[in-house]
This record gives sequence, structure tokens and C-alpha cells, in this order.
Amino acid sequence: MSDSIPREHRAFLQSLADLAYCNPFSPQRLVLEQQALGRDATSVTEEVWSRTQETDHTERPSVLAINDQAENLVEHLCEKFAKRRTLDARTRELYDDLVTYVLYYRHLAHRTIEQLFAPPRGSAGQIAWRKFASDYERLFGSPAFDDYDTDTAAHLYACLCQVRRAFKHIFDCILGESAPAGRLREAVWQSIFTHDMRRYRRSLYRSLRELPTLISGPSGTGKELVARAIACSQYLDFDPDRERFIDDPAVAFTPINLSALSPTLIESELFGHRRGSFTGADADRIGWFEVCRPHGAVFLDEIGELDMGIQVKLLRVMQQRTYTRLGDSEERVFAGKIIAATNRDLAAEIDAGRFRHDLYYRLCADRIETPSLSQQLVERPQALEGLVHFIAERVAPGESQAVAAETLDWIAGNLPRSYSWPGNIRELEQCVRNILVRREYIPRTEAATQRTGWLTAAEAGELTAEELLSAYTTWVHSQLGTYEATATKLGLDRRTVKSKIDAKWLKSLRE
Ligand SMILES: Nc1ncnc2c1ncn2[C@@H]1O[C@H](COP(=O)(O)OP(=O)(O)OP(=O)(O)O)[C@@H](O)[C@H]1O
Repeated sequence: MSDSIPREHRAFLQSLADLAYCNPFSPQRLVLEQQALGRDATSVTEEVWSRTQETDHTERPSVLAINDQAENLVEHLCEKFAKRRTLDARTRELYDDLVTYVLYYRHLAHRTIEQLFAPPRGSAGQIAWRKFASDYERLFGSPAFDDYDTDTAAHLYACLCQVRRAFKHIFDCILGESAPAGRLREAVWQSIFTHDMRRYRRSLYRSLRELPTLISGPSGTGKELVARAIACSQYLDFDPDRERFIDDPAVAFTPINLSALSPTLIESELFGHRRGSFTGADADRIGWFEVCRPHGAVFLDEIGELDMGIQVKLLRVMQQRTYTRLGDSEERVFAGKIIAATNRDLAAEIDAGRFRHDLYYRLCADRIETPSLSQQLVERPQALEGLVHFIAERVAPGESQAVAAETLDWIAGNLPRSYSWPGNIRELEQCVRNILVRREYIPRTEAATQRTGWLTAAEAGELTAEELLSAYTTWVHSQLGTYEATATKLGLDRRTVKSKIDAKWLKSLRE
């Protein structure tokens, strides 16, 4: 540890350095906060920090206490180092981390994304940058930091605005107080910045978008939400001369639902086409890979539905970052990120010869699983309350308390405690809306009819043991969403589960 830093401040600075670069959605963050305050961190519970528990956006008391201490210390050290020509490497690092932390909270943490990314000329974004840059120059004004220039300031500003955006998208949009929901937020953050944010700031901030992300999970669990959060949180360069970002993060997301399109249409939608390249192509068309901004992402929803021929072309985009329009020979470069989602088991699709294993491995560089609502509620039944309150706020602003209370009462009185919410959070949203309008919710009638259908047949002794096992396995899988969860629940191995599932019936149960 450096001698330039007074002994009484060293532990605080070390914890602050870790805090400045930790994943804010990891349980480790709460431990680091306690350590920074010199408190015993062993008593920190694995509490999951969620938007659904917050009444407003004021900082938690421990954060305010740390910020006060950091503010005082940074000014003290700035004065102390003002005339130093050199500082040892460790002191420079710790001081850099302290300044990074302070600048974030001073200038960015409390501004909205709209303010920060609005075009300049008197805008709040321009003011934020000017204050940031002037503080940066002053705090790194010591000759020991002569190599810190405007470009370094602009890059730090760009990184911290990215942090602000990512935090906002993840915290405000991906809800849930259960550990699986907390882990999902943590995983999304990691997908954007990796597990090592110093390395990201140093070198990965541009190249990381070349890695695709695969999101898997049952329907209605927020795969598109996660994709949007990642797309809108990509690194954007800040131009210090024009005092603005080079693009608008609000237009960074280009979603395409592959299951809604035929193979020819998919190809032309993705890559574009030249006039006359197929019947009906009466004009040139730009595809989504061309529309997507270099700092944005194309979201390929339902990737498991993709035709094998197009899978090859997609693999090429991932490997070489190039593609051509249909009927064209000009190679074009794709600079953005690819995010794909599926609620199918892609490993099973590979076994069945419907999905290329090389594409699968390419996609798996970064994988995120969205947990089903029942997984979240098994772990923490009280999480339902937070979710219902939050949905009610969106559905009936101003009446949310009453609507949430009515919904929770209705659920408690009408659905079994073990109700599995097969449609996940999308179904819960539907339930809140139905109760708002009709004071009742009828869950998944089709599924219910199908359910009684096989149960009735079983009761009447009409099914063979094999048929009964197949129907039961399919039904449980339709509720839990994955082979693993079904296997655990039924005490079977994963292969047996796969072999028993009736794919056609499963599909109809999900519709
Ligand atoms: N974790 C979550 N937090 C907040 N809202 C959620 C969450 N998960 C799902 N939702 C809500 O549920 C609805 C469905 O979400 P989304 O479309 O992202 O799910 P999906 O997994 O992509 O579904 P599908 O596989 O059917 O396309 C949206 O209105 C979304 O806001």
C-alpha cells in the first residue's frame, strides 16, 4: 500500500476502489458497502435489492454516508497531491478509483438518461459534461497526472454514462425480489461489462459487442426485456469537441421475431435484397443488419425457429462480421451486436438435426437464463406482492394501491398457493388487467380443458401406463418450462423426460 495515502484512509479507499468497479446487482456490493463504512460485514444477509421494494429513487443511507466520506477525502487528497510531480502506481490507482466514484455520484447518478443524452446547446447533458470535465481537470490537476487529458476524460464520461444507462435499464425494468431475479440482473450487468469492469474500461468497451448473447427461458419471462436492456446499454463514444454522444441510445434496439416470418422473408428482412432477386422484389430493400446502428443490437427472437440455410449465413455474420444482400455480391460489414432468444431447448434441437451445433456454440459465448415466475415464487412467495404492486402502477397509475390489493385478494381467494403461472410475468400482467376490468381472472382456459381431458381419461382407466407418464411429463414440463426442472420435479433423468414429452400437445398447452 502506498505511503502517500494517510493510514486512516487506506482501508476506506481500498473498499471504495472495489465498490466503484463491482457489479451493483451482486450480493458482494452490500458487503463492500459495509466494509467501506468500517462495519462488520459478516451480518449482511443475502438480501436481494429490487426496484419493487423502492418507494422512490433516493439513495440508501449507507450509500449517502459513503458518498460524504468520499467527497471529503477526494478534496483533501487533491490538495495534498497538487504539487507532487510523481506518485507511486498504487496511489495513482486508488486516487483514480476515488475520483471515478465521486464524479459518477456528483454529476451522473441523479440525472435522467434523457438529460444525459439530449442533444447539446444549453441542454442538461452539455452542462453535465462541462461540470464533469472541469472537475476532472481540477481533481487530476497534479503534475503526477500529466498524462490524463481530455480524451481520457471523454472516455471516462462515456463509460460512466454507460454505467448510468445500464443501471437504469436493469434496475427499473427487470423486476423481482427473489434470488433468481437478483441473479438475472447480475447476469445482465455481466453481459454488458463482463465480470471485470476495469478490463472493460481499459480495452473491451469496443470489441465486446462482437460476442453474441443467447437468452433462453420460458415464454413471458422477460427475454425481450433483457435484450432491450443489453442493446440500449452498449458503449457510445462521446465527442468532447461537439460535446455530444455520437448516437442516440434510444434507437439502439432492432427486434425481429423470426417465428412470424417465412424463410425467404426472414432472409430478406435480415440481410436486405436487390430488386429482382426473387418474385415480388420490385425495389431494393435494406435489411435489419443494415438498419442496426453500429452501437446497437439486432435481437433475433425465437432463434430456434430459424431455417438451416439461414443459420449458415448467420454464422458467417458472427464469424466474419460480413453479409450480402439477397441477389447482391457486395459484402457489407455488420458492426453491431447480435442478441438471440429462444424458449426451445437448443441442445435437443441439435440432437434432432434442426439446429447447427457450430452456430449454437458461437451463440453460447454469453448465455443468460430468464427464470420462470414459479421458480421465483418457490424461492420467495412474497415476491408476488412486489410484482403485482409494480404492474398495478403501470396499469392503473394513481389507483395502484387499491388495484394491487384487489388483485392480491383475488389471487389468494381463487388460485391454489401452488398455482404455477405458466404464462409467467406476462400472465401476471394479464391477471392484474383482468381484475381491474372484471374483478376476476380466468387462468388459461385451454390448458385447463386439456388438463382435465387427460385427467378424466386417467380417472376412467383409459390410459396405458406409458400414455399416463407421457401426459403427466408433458403437463409438468408445460408448467415448469425446462427439462431440468421437470426432471427434478418428477425424479426422472433429463433424457427420460425428453423421450416422454408429446411435442404437439406441449405446443398446444403453451399457446
Ligand atoms: N423480470 C421481469 N420484470 C418485469 N417485467 C417482466 C419480467 N419478465 C417479463 N416481464 C413482462 O412480461 C411481458 C413479457 O415479457 P417479454 O416479451 O420480454 O417475455 P419473453 O420471454 O420475450 O416472451 P416470449 O418468449 O413469449 O417472446 C412484458 O410485458 C414484460 O414487461
